[in-house]
Amino acid sequence: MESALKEQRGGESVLDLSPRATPAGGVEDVYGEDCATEDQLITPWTIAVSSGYNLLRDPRYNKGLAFTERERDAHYLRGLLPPVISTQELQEKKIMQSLRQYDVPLHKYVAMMELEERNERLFYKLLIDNVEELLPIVYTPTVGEACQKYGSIFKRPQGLYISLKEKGRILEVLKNWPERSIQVIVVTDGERILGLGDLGCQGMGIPVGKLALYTALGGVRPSACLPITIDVGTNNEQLLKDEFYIGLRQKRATGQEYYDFLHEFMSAVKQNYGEKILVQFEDFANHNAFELLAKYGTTHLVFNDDIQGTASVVLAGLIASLKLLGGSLADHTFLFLGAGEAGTGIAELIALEISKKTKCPVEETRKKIWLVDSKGLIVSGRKETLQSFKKPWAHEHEPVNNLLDAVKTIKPTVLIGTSGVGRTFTKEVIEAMASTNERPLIMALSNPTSQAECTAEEAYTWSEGRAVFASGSPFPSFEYNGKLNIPGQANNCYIFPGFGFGLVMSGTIRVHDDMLLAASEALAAQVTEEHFAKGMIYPPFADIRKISAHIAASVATKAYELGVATRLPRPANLVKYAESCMYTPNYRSYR
Ligand SMILES: NC(=O)C1=CN([C@@H]2O[C@H](COP(=O)(O)OP(=O)(O)OC[C@H]3O[C@@H](n4cnc5c(N)ncnc54)[C@H](OP(=O)(O)O)[C@@H]3O)[C@@H](O)[C@H]2O)C=CC1
Ligand SMILES: CC(=O)C(=O)O
Ligand SMILES: [Mg+2]
Repeated sequence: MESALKEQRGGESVLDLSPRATPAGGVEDVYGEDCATEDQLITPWTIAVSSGYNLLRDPRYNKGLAFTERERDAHYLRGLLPPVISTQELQEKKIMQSLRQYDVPLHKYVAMMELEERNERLFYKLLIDNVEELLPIVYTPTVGEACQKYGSIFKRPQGLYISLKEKGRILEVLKNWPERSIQVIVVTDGERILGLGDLGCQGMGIPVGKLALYTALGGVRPSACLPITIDVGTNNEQLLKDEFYIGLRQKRATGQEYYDFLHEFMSAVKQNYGEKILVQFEDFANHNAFELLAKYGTTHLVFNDDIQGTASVVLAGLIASLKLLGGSLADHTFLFLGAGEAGTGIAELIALEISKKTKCPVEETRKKIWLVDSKGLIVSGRKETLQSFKKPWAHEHEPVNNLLDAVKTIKPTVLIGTSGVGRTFTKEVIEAMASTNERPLIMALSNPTSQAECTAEEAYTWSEGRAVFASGSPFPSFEYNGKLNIPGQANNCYIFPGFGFGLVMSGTIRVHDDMLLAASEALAAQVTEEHFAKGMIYPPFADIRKISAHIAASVATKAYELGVATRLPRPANLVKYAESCMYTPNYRSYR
């Protein structure tokens, strides 16, 4: 596969960009104008200069009141705008003021989506400059509520909907998307939306939100991002009965039908966008997620955010937390509540990191990591009936059927919640953690806030202020006995924007676990003494662009080392290169 992309010339890899026939037919110049034969279909693309009324309605180029006098003349805008000329900064101030007047987060979400549809650069400027305030709106927790109510709040379609109705025509559907130079696709089938379960087609809010972060946090151009929802039906009875439901009104396709459809999708994506398109799987149910990742990991540039991105962000927090907890990772014992994508993904990356550091085989390093699922502690006696991704964690132990008993028996130093079930870290559980650890590390990773295993306030109070705490959705700081504790947000959004940007900027064609480890180290390295003093194990989101540049550079460095980066020659300073490639939302001047 790689040899189709690269030729070895004098020991150097050289990109061969000449168009060629692809295995699935068609030509590599995906829209076909240049090299299609007469019997091949092409898309009749046109490029037009936007002006006047249309310019004001084109979110990519609209600047609203910030159009200058000269631009108003040159682009036929006279009279279409009131006379005042604004700056982008003043527009930003005005919109932030009006957003702050809404009490209901969902109203802020809708206002932000409307802004994105009206003025893309202003939307991203707001998000970048006010990231700590707006992240909980465009992302978890509010995006969860938005997905639940997507049918009612839905006005204009965002992203591409590919339903079973389009079976056999997915390539054609991809070509309907108005952008041609796509670099990142985030795709969901809506079956496990955060901890809210099957939301079917309404899961679209997740790829849309994740890609907004790809741009705001990671610097990928908005036009290079494509949100996709695969609609194979839903098993959510409430949605099936809802007159406003926007998806296919049928039970989910499963088995061969599902996998054939996904295969058509993955083949069409590669045929349309080539080898270097990044496909991020998001919020698939675990019975499909592991299989899809394993199947396409060797043929496509794919990344499962829930398995791999989550693992990388949690490992970063663990590496950083050693400053507060003491010891090395190998000295700690880990207990998870939840043994699905997030839980086993994190567990495997911790085991890999310890194995690399101690030169101990991964089969050995896994033994310090324990997981509890809905049936209790995963132990060898259950091995026969376990799903394959749980089997490596079935250690020798008596059966234990609840979390509290597991905490008392295993005596973990780190407790991680990835169950999707809220309030499962009870007072007794946190007290048990605090009774055996001077500084228990508690991570309540389930999203949105309603599904968090405990709140920051509970973790700090029940541990008498000794817990180091991080959660998937944000919690406010909490003062205990006069000491202010700042909870961390252990969310994969620290990782995926920089991670994906690193892959894209280096032209990487495959994801490798070593890149996840590199991303973790890069994130952990951004936590300073000043942060540790406040109990933080993640750096502030306000610095996220700088953080993403470092993550991107570390990922790209690893990709070059592994020989899977195709952008040559390798830039000498990858951090500077990352920063220089990032999208910035400031208005441009029009000729
Ligand atoms: N902070 C972050 O960045 C991220 C957070 N998450 C969150 O993690 C949660 C889980 O996601 P994911 O791993 O993909 O989901 P999965 O469905 O793959 O896994 C859920 C796991 O939790 C177990 N479980 C469910 N209910 C209970 C219970 N009452 N007691 C004990 N275990 C239980 C399930 O057990 P069984 O196998 O027996 O059914 C399963 O092992 C979600 O809320 C998601 O939002 C996910 C990714 C990133
Ligand atoms: C954060 C995320 O990816 C999830 O909760 O699924
Ligand atoms: Mg997710």
